[in-house]
Amino acid sequence: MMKKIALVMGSASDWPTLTYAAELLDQFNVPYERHVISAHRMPQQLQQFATTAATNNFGVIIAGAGGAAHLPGMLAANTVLPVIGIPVESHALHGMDSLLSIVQMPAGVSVATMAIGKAGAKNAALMAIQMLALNSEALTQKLIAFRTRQTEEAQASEQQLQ
Ligand SMILES: Nc1c(C(=O)O)ncn1[C@@H]1O[C@H](COP(=O)(O)O)[C@@H](O)[C@H]1O
Repeated sequence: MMKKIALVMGSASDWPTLTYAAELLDQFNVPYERHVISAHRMPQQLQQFATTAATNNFGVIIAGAGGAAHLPGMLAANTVLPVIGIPVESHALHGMDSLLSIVQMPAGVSVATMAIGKAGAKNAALMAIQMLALNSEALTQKLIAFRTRQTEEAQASEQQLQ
């Protein structure tokens, strides 16, 4: 059975960003669950979720949070599943706070940090799919088809300018 992906966000207000990850997971038909779990506001639930994620058949955790974004790091601290962090674009500091608080992990606990906002959310999903594709030829073929389509669309847009 294919492993699930966890889409975890610090607040429901992160959903407009995380939805771009969900769209791609839908497109690739990869199973996922959405959860609002905040390291700050729900510390016990966070620990419970992360420590049981592997036995609950999750393969990868995608975590999006804004501001003082401790969520991805705290999830990673409580599991050895790969954690991919999405810095959500905050109002006050435009996501620089989110980015720096996710990316600067101390050595020993790893979070794969994506770009701020929409592009980061899309690439988080693609990276998670690439991880699952290591054990799935069908998923590998879908990734190759996705890249081919993307190239064709870029070429078509180039031709429209001529
Ligand atoms: N960074 C975190 C954490 C955490 O890291 O545990 N929990 C919530 N948040 C973030 O706070 C921002 C504002 O949240 P509200 O809109 O709920 O006030 C969100 O971007 C969320 O990810």
